[in-house]
Amino acid sequence: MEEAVGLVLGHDLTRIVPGQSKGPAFRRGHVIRPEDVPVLLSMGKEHIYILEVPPGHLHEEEAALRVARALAGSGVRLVGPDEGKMNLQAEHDGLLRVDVDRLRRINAIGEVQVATAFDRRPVRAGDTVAGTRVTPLVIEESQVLAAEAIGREGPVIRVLPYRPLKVGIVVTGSEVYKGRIADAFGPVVEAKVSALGGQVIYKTLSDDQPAMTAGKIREALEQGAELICVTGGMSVDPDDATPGAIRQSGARVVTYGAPVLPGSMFLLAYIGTVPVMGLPGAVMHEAVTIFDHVLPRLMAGEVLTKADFVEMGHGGLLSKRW
Ligand SMILES: Nc1nc2c(c(=O)[nH]1)N[C@H]1C(S)=C(S)[C@@H](COP(=O)(O)OP(=O)(O)OC[C@H]3O[C@@H](n4cnc5c(N)ncnc54)[C@H](O)[C@@H]3O)O[C@H]1N2
Ligand code: MOO
Repeated sequence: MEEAVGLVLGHDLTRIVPGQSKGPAFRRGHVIRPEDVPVLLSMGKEHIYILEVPPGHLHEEEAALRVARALAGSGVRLVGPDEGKMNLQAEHDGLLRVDVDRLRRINAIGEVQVATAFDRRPVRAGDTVAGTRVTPLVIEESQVLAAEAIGREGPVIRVLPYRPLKVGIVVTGSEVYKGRIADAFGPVVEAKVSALGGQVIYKTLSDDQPAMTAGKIREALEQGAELICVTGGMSVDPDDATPGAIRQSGARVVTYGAPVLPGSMFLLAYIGTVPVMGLPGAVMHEAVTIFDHVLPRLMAGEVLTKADFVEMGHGGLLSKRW
C-alpha cells in the first residue's frame, strides 16, 4: 500500500460508516498522499486501482455519462458522475415516461445497467427518476455505442409537464346537497388537482338526480372546464345516479369500472376532448386510488382508451406505501 503514494486513483473510493455516512472518501484522479494510507487501509483497501484505459475502452465515468446522455429526453437533467454513477432527475413536476422496450434492450447489452422508476409515475421537480452505471471500471466502447444507437431511436426517459387545466367539480349526493353532512369529497379532489397545477374554476353540489347532475356537467363545460370530476353515487345502489348522469350529459363513456382497487367503480368519459371522471367513494376515503393514477396522465395530455384500463390490472392492487 505504501508504494501507492504519489499514484493517481482510477475510480472514486466509497467509504461507509454504518449509521452515519456513505460517500466518496477519495475521488478518481486523487494523488495518494502518505496520510491517506491509514484511511485507505481502514476502508479495507490493501490494493488500489491505478487508471489505465486500453484502446477501444472507456473509463466507467465517461461510459456512464454517455449512456445517461443517450437515455435523457425532455424534462430530464443529468447529475454526476459520482462513484461511477449518473443520475437522471426530473427538471419539473410531471408524468415520467419510460420506453420500457428500449430500456430492456439497453439492459440486455451486457454490462450497462439502467434503473428507472416505474413508467407513468407522477414525479416532482428534482426527483431522481433513473440512474445508470456500467459494471466494470473499464468497459468496451462497443457496449456504450450500442446503448447510444438505441437512444437515437427515440427518447428512453422523459418527464411530460402537466398542462394547467381548468377543472370543474360536481359533488353529488342528497346528503351533501341537502346539507345533512358537510362535503368532504370536493376538498380531496381540489387538493389533488391543485397539486398538479390544475385550477378549479367551477365547483357545485348536485342532488342524486341525473338531469340535475348532467345539467351541472354541461354548465362546467360552458364555463370553460377542460377536465370535469363528478364525485359519489358511482356504485350499485338505486340512489347511485352518477354514471347515468354522465351519459345524459352527452359524454362518450370509455370505461365504467376499472381493474384497480381501491377505485374499481371509476368511470372515464369524454365530451369532445374534455375528460369527465366519475369518482367513487373510495377516492374520498383512501389515500391512494385509481384517481392518483389517472389524473396525472390526463393532466399530462394522454387520451385514455379502454385498452389503457385493461392494462391497469397488473399492479392495480394499490399499496398505501406507493
Ligand atoms: N354491493 C355492492 N356494494 C358496494 C359496491 C358494489 O359494487 N356492490 N361498491 C363499493 C364501492 S367500490 C364503493 S367506492 C362504495 C360507494 O361508492 P359510491 O361512489 O356509490 O359512494 P356513495 O354511495 O355516493 O357514498 C358512500 C359514502 O360516502 C359518503 N359521501 C359521498 N360523497 C360525500 C361527500 N361529498 N362528502 C361527504 N361524504 C360523502 C356518503 O354519505 C356515504 O356514506 O360502495 C361500495 N359498496
Ligand atoms: O370504487 Mo370503490 O372506490 O373501489 O372502493
